[in-house]
Amino acid sequence: MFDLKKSALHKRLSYRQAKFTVIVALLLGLIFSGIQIAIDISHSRESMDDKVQQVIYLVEESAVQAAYNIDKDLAERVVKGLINHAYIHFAQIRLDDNSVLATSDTPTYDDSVMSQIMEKDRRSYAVPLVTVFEESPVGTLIVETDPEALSHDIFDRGVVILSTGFLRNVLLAVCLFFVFHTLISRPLTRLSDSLILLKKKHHADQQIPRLKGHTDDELGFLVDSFNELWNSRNQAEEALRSSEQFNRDVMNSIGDMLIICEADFCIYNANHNAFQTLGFSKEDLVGSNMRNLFSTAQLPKPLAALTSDTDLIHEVSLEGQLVSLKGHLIPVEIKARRIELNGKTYILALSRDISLRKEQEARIHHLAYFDSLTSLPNRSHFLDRMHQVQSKSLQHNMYSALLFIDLDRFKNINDSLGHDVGDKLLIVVASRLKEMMREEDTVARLGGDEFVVVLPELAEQQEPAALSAQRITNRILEVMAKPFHIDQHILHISASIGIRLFPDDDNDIKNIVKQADTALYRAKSNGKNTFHFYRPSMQLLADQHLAMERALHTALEHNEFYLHYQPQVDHNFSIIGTEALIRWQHPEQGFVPPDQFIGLTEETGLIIPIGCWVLQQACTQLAQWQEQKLCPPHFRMAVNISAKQFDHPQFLNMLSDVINRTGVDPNKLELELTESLLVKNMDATIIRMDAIRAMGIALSIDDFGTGYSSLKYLKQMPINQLKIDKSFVMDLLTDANDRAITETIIAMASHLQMDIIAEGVEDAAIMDLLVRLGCKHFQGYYFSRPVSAENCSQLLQVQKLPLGS
Ligand SMILES: Nc1nc2c(ncn2[C@@H]2O[C@H](COP(=O)(O)O[C@H]3[C@@H](O)[C@H](n4cnc5c(=O)[nH]c(N)nc54)O[C@@H]3COP(=O)(O)O)[C@@H](O)[C@H]2O)c(=O)[nH]1
Repeated sequence: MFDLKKSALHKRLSYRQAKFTVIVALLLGLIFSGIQIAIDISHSRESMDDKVQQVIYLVEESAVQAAYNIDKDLAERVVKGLINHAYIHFAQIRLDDNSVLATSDTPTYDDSVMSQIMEKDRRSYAVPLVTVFEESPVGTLIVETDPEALSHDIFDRGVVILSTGFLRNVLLAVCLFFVFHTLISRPLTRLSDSLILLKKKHHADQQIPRLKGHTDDELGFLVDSFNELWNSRNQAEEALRSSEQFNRDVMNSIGDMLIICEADFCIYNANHNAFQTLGFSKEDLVGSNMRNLFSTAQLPKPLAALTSDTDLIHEVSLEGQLVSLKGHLIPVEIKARRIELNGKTYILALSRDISLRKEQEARIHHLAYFDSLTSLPNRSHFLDRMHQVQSKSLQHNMYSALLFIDLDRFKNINDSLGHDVGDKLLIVVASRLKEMMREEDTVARLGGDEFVVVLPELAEQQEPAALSAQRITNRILEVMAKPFHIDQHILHISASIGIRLFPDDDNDIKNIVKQADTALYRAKSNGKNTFHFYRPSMQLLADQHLAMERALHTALEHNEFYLHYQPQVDHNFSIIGTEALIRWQHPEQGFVPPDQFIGLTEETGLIIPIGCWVLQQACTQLAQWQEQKLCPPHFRMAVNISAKQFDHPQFLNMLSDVINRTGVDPNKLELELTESLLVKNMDATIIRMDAIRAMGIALSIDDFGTGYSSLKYLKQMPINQLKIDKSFVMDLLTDANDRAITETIIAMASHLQMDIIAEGVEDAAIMDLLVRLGCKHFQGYYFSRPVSAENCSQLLQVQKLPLGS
């Protein structure tokens, strides 16, 4: 800041004023002195002429006498007398014959500038000397003036004029400096000090004191004017402050959150309520972007449109969710408007916390759409859901199912143990049902002990959809048959279920529900703890399924299973292994392909004993071939292991038990696992796989390409071989996608240093192409169908399949 006291002398106003005055005075002094000297020169010239004339007049008489009398002495005295005069440097008296009577002079050569200037003032006077007796002159007096004398005079006077002028100006400057300093600079310094003090203290009541001796002059006027200005400024500031405070009070008294943003939604200010509700401090909130307050971390479109669509939208209303500092979601109703202020765009967003309203709405919605006892969807909700599922099923050409469930003996429990126990039982039933269903399924309570389950989009075909519905129904029956512990009671109930698949020819929701209820009635009358399909064809299928399930339970005991072996070959048709494949000879139905019963054995858990039997059987056969020396050096027996088997806690024990009991070389055993088995619970799967590999058993991934063929899991797993699924192989020649997938799988296997085998090779052209793509091992009808153990032994004896020879 500028400090008057410390400022250099040459910067001070008084000094600058004095300096200016002196310069001007000097210049003016010079000009006026010059004029004065010029006038002086002119006057001196005139007076020199007069004076010379007077002197000549005084000596003229004597000069006449000297010339008349030819008096040399007198003449000498006259001329000497003349040159004594300051202005005359030459005097001469000549006689009428022009002879010189007397001459006298002084040296005139002077190089001074002044002399040169005055040279033109050199004058010569020739005065005829005339007597009273004669008319003609007796001689001539010649006088020449000396301008140097004049120049000295003028110079001397000029010096005096200039030096006195200079001295006067210096004195004037000093005086002016003091005068200006006293009258202007010093009071101004005091004024400035007062201003600085005022600025520092900034007391509204304080004023600049009047300057002593300057109350009535311009400085006094300046102080008064300043004080007036200061007062009005303070009043304006005070008014502004109280207006701002008023605005703040108004902002803070607003019960909603007010957030003011700039055009880019950078928060400019907010009210107390906004800070309090959101939990942010002013420092955190102001300057941050409003988008960060939304749960989506994005501005809702209508809000963003306020600044992007400036011509059309000035005001918007919307609902959204803000996130507090603690991460709580606050449902809000936002009214925002764009305003222009001082050429800038601002957004005023008033957000009202509508948590309470939303809760009430949710409560009302819950009351309207949910059962108050079990919190399951109620009848209205269920009917809504049915409409949705039906329209989607029609759209996607899929079958869905409605299960109508009624608890058996519920009335007895209610009547004997009271409604309280009955209600508690219903709550547990609801939670058991809910727990076992998928996210997309709907479990609802229609009232009393009536529950419904909607199973959307089960399958494209009616039969698989019916089988899925039946599978889920069986699970529900199982779960309902488990005892319920309510208070001190252990309750045994069961359920009856009516099943209606939809959509079909009658798509009226009311009718579908009625028909599911009819099916339920049938199930009840069939003896409870059972289910019934509304359509007889579906019921027939379910009955067959049930019959198969029952038959499977006894198939193992009755030795109805046997194994077939399908050879696996290399590109020379040499046998490198076989795959053991189960076959079922049903006493009444005859041969049942594994596709039709393996799924059921997995659902019912029968796969555990059946899978164990397959492994035992395959290993016994392998041991026999080993003993008969029919196995080529790298021969392997592949056995299919389902996910349920692999996950069974006793699987590893069972595996080593079988190997020990049969005495097979574990290096000649290969387990085929399905791809889907690998992705669930990867860590546990890898541990189990490592244990199997540690026994020397090889692992092959069956049906590869149909599941989640991700490099990520393959890299981590100890897998020996990938088996390309036959669905890709069979259409390899005609389907570009299948070819691309096959190529990728072969490349992936080679990258991971795994063997690759293609199954489903049905002709030479496919094999040729596979060989060209880099596949080395093959399985398929082109080489051999699955054959009995006896036939396979014969093939092993020749080691090569007849086809290749
Ligand atoms: N968990 C167990 N699963 C088993 C067991 N035995 C069989 N299965 C699985 O059942 C599915 C059907 O098997 P299957 O009817 O035996 O069919 C196999 C072959 O016959 C058939 N295949 C072989 N080559 C060809 C061919 O060139 N064309 C053609 N259309 N089919 C052919 O492929 C089946 C072998 O498949 P994969 O096991 O994937 O190698 C089947 O999924 C079996 O896995 C068992 O004991 N346990």
